[in-house]
Amino acid sequence: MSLVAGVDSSTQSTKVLLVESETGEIVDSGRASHPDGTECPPEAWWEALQEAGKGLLDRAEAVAVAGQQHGMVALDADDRVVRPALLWNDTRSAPQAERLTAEHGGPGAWAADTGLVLAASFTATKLAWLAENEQGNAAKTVSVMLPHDWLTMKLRDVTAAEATTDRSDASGTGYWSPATGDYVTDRLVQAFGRELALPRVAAPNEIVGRTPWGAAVAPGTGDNAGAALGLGLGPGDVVVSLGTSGTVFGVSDVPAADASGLVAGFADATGRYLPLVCTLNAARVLDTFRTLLGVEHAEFDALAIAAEPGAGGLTLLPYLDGERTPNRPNATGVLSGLTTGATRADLARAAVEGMLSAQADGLAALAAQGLQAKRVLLIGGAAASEAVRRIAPGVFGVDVEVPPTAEYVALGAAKQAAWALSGSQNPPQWNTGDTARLTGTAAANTSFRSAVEQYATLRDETSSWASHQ
Ligand SMILES: Nc1ncnc2c1ncn2[C@@H]1O[C@H](COP(=O)(O)OP(=O)(O)O)[C@@H](O)[C@H]1O
Ligand SMILES: O=C(CO)[C@@H](O)[C@H](O)COP(=O)(O)O
Repeated sequence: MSLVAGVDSSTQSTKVLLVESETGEIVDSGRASHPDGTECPPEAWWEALQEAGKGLLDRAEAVAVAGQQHGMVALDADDRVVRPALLWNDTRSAPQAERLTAEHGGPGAWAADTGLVLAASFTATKLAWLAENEQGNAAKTVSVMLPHDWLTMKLRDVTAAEATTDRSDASGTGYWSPATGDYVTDRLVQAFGRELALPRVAAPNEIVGRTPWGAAVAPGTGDNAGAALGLGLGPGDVVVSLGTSGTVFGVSDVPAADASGLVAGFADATGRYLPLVCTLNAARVLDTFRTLLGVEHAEFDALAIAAEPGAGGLTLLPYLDGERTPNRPNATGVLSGLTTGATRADLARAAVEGMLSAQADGLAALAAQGLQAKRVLLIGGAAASEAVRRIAPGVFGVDVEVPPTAEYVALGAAKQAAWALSGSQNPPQWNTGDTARLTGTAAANTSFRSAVEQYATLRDETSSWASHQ
């Protein structure tokens, strides 16, 4: 029996799974937290990986790292980190996103060249921010890579000159084209002012090197592509993942280039494509309201379930940390319809309905790009919430399936490691178990309509607010 390890270095924590490579059976697991904030010294991820992987990594014949996308890891000539990495949810580069879009061809041209319309999340805008705001650090920078690239380089104990990335994470930079499979150097130079050394884009099932203890290292991938691989998505499958980010995505045979910017045209981890909608606000919306109400997860869920659909007229626009889809980097949350009759249960319900309504917008945006969900798979930390499970089918207007609780990003990374080890043309087919089907009945849809309509009205009314530009 050979064992492989999959790592998910996500926003809030590192998770490691040790998996049997033939069957996908999870043998052991570990976890360690990351510091809070929208910038992070990469060394903190490395420490978390070592802590979470203790007693696991050294038992694996192959390992792969999936990571939070887009983060800017800038390195100097000695491969030292120049500054803490700016993460995907750091919105300080919003002015640079706007400027680069306006000065270099507009949204349609960026979408055609890179699959993306620039927003503050993407690496190119962070490089532009660095060049404009930290000239000393920018002058020292000779190479740039993404969180999973840097961790993969550390696992192999090699230099930046030998570093690798994969198609999926390269597709989140704003200077790589999913359509051609090449870096778009002009876009990098427009963002940073000069060229930088970039990691080589490895094939999906390549062995890119070895750890010092001899395990094969696969290229790794972006966390959402990792989840898609872990779940083994088929046609018509759309995932709603509720972690720090809310992501809505499916696998496609053709690249997306959405000039509206709602759908990011990413690549996946198998050689195909991963059209994806990402919100900055998901699980932490519930965390915030749970803390305000002074309750733990189970009590919060009970409150939200006890309230009627529509939360007694309370509506939450959940853009607490600014928003990326729609592109409102400076927005804040808006609670509307507050009266003296409002209850704690209404407040909990409004938080769940608002957070899920933002994901329903993502389902509509994907459908507009031709990816109509035949079934929705709910994963991520907040998919454990009973309230989310009960309310999601009504808000989404479709049946929702919940796969057995598991770390699907780390499982996808493990599957990639097993694939690289096997030398096969296709990834292994692992059975992830039966999904639980949550039904959105017609009756539920009728009673949920007011919540969905209230949300759409609030979203549209606030779009002209100066504070939401
Ligand atoms: N039972 C639950 N109900 C609601 N949210 C939960 C529950 N369990 C965990 N979470 C939330 O899930 C989030 C972590 O999810 P995860 O997918 O690991 O995030 P990330 O990938 O962004 O690090 C945290 O915000 C946590 O509070
Ligand atoms: O920016 C995106 C996708 O474009 C995010 O999905 C990040 O990849 C972070 O993921 P989580 O840590 O929230 O899972």
